[in-house]
This record gives sequence, C-alpha cells and structure tokens, in this order.
Amino acid sequence: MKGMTGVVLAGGQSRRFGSPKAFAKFKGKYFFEIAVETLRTVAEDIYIVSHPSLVDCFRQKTVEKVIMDDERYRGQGPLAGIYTVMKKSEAEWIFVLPCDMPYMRPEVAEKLAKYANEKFDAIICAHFGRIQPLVGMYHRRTFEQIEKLLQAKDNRMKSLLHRCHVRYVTEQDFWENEIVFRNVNKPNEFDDIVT
Ligand SMILES: Nc1nc2c(ncn2[C@@H]2O[C@H](COP(=O)(O)OP(=O)(O)OP(=O)(O)O)[C@@H](O)[C@H]2O)c(=O)[nH]1
Ligand SMILES: [Mg+2]
Repeated sequence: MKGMTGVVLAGGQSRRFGSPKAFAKFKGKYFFEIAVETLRTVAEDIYIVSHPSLVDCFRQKTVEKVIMDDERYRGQGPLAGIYTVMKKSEAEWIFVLPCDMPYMRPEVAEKLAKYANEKFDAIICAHFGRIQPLVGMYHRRTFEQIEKLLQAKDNRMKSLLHRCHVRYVTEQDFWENEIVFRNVNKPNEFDDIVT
C-alpha cells in the first residue's frame, strides 16, 4: 500500500507494569516485535517512538527505526508519538499500534487497512463497543489538529477523535476475536509467558 507509515507507540512509563512493557515477552517475542510484525504487512516503513531512556535498549533488539518523541511535547502521551512520526514521515496515512497488545495479529492490520478512505480523517477499530484510538490509521491532514491539542496540553486521544471525521470499524465490518485488542497494563494481565 502506498503512503502508509507504521508507528509502534512505546514512549510510556510502564508505571503499572513495573518494567518497560515493550520488552516483556509473549510466546518468545518481545511485545514491541508483535506490533512491528503486525505493521509490516501494511506499512512501507515503520518507526518505534519511545523515550530517551529506552532508545539504546531498542536499538540492541531491533533493526527498525527508533526515534524519540519530539522534545516540545515529550511526556504528553501517545498523541505526542503520532505527532512526532507525522512530522518525520511524508506518508498520507499513519498506522498506529501500542506496544502492549501481545495478542495482536497481522490479519487485523490487513483487514483494517482496507478501510483507508480519503473521505475520513481516521479509521479506528471499535469492535464490541470499545473504541481503540491506538489501533487505527490517522490521515496526515489531522496533523494541525494534533499540534493544536498538544499546544493546549489536551493530550486525550478522544479529543482528537471528537474533532475528526472518523470511520469506526466494528465487528460487523470484520470479525475478530476480542482478545486481540487486550492491552496489558500490569504484569499479571497476560498468560502464556515464555521468555
Ligand atoms: N510515543 C509515546 N508513546 C506513549 C506515551 N505514553 C504512552 N505511550 C504508549 O501508549 C500505549 C498506551 O499507554 P499506557 O497503556 O498508558 O502505557 P504506559 O503509559 O507505558 O503505562 P503506565 O505508566 O502504567 O500508564 C503504550 O504503548 C505506551 O508505550 C508517550 O508519551 N509517547
Ligand atoms: Mg500511561
């Protein structure tokens, strides 16, 4: 697909998890690798966006591009990560995934990417009544809006969605097992750990 950049959001503090979530393992793979592999099927290039203290650790574990949140908005959450990649990439669409969804599968990205449509500013998973602002595509025309929100210190993804024309993709569009959207916040929130 032309004009799609993938983003793994990995700039959180993992406070509830207690250690960097991106480097937790599920079935022998780092969490962040699961996101990278999911994006690989749809994105021409991929960025992992993290914070300064994790960059070296990422670079030891992956050949993917690892960048830091733009200094101006560092610490302002996932919106800052999306902003940073939109500034760097010229792609029309940014496909976002968090680094903490170990059950995510490439098929989800493939199916969602089919809904990319110029009529919308964002294409977001909303299966089983749960909006997933961090599983979806944002068109680069949202950049100005994102910047405005960050300047105003309104870091909520929901604030962005409320200001965009969003296509919510539900289980009626394509069916997926609910588990793929499960995100891990605490160490006991996933099983099958094989390190
Ligand atoms: N690039 C970037 N990603 C972020 C930022 N804050 C959170 N994320 C990512 O967004 C996703 C969801 O965030 P959370 O579930 O709150 O994870 P977290 O912030 O690391 O964990 P807590 O400290 O427990 O809130 C995860 O993939 C985080 O790595 C940020 O400031 N910048
Ligand atoms: Mg957080």
